[in-house]
Amino acid sequence: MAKPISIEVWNPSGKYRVVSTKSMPGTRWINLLTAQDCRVEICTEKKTILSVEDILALIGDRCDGVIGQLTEDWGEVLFSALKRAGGTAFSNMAVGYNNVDVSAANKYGVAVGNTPGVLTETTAELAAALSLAAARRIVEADQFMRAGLYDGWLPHLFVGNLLKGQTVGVIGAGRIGSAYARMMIEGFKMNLIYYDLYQATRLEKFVTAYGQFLKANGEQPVTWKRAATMVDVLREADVISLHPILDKTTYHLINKDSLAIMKKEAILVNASRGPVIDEAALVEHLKANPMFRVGLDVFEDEPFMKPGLAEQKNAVIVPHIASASKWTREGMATLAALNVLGKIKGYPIWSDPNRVDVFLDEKSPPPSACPSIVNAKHLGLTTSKL
Ligand SMILES: NC(=O)c1ccc[n+]([C@@H]2O[C@H](COP(=O)([O-])OP(=O)(O)OC[C@H]3O[C@@H](n4cnc5c(N)ncnc54)[C@H](O)[C@@H]3O)[C@@H](O)[C@H]2O)c1
Ligand SMILES: O=C(O)[C@H](O)CO
Repeated sequence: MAKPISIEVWNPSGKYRVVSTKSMPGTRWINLLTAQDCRVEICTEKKTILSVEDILALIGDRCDGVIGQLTEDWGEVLFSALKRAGGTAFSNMAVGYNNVDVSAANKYGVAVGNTPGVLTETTAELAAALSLAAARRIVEADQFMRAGLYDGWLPHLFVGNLLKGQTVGVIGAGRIGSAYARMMIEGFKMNLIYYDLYQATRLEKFVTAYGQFLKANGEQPVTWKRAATMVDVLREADVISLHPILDKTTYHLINKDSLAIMKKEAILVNASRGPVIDEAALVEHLKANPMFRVGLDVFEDEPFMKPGLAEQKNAVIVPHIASASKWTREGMATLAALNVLGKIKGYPIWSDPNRVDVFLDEKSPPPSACPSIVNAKHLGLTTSKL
């Protein structure tokens, strides 16, 4: 018999059983669920990544909805179990949902929620931080200081790259890619080249207006270019940041061949998903090109790194923390809970997942709607008129 899973229960007499596979920041998400007659069960197991078997045990015989995490494998097995338990709602506490087999969810009529918008600026800020850390060799220099190696200023000590006037390349100029681009352009007066399947019109307008502002003030205007192919970005940019979704088209988008096209002293940042880069090829490239630098928040086989990566001084590496600000993580928990609650209650789907601020205002009750359900159309769910 499977070992029982430890849980913490809120509002035991609640009519609807909602399970969260992890404890999540803040209490607003719990309060919103319990106020609407939900019994909330939070998994308190110590292990970081729950297996499918663990989650099956959590779902049990009766479960209305589950809030899950990007580390979990949500496919046929879990969605069929959720359906058998009477469940109709699942939400990732993440905007990315490459860990979810949406067609399996569709097959069992389960709504799949995600948490867009609330993490856009936070994630872009971390990508900007990685860009700066890599450009100015901050981690290497920090380690040098702590090792007691600093014995006086030297003209060649930790010389890095100046960003001003250089070109920032963004691959995937959606919410986060565009926010990152704005930070780098406005903050460091970089020129932009981007590649996306769609035109980033608002971003283009912003760069045009900012360029005009700089010109009017006697400064060199910034420029933008939408690349026809990703190769143009790889060839022209000094700093390249990856922000696409992970799917078949973006798996190993950066590989041995694409790395070879990039400038020898370029900086590559990834705060999207690990498999967008062929990490083994990246390790070889870092070894062969000591002036090439990377800033990585995500890894191909998380939580592991490919052999050799940890030894590379030209890599700045952090453990998937791009959305880790208190406000953002509490907001992600709120959006995930409201996705599940809304589906259970039969609320409509919020009309614009890019405008979710109204759900995050702690001073007023959230709208009676699901903030973001990615398979709403497939399930024929009604959209809110608000
Ligand atoms: N590291 C983290 O903690 C963290 C935090 C938030 C999001 N993310 C990742 O970032 C991703 C993007 O989030 P978002 O909110 O900006 O999503 P988004 O949907 O607004 O942006 C994704 C963009 O990628 C583009 N795209 C898709 N396929 C492409 C391709 N083949 N080539 C180029 N562009 C392509 C899309 O057109 C879109 O503009 C998420 O899916 C998630 O995986 C990571
Ligand atoms: O997709 C996401 O939301 C991140 O990876 C975690 O914030």
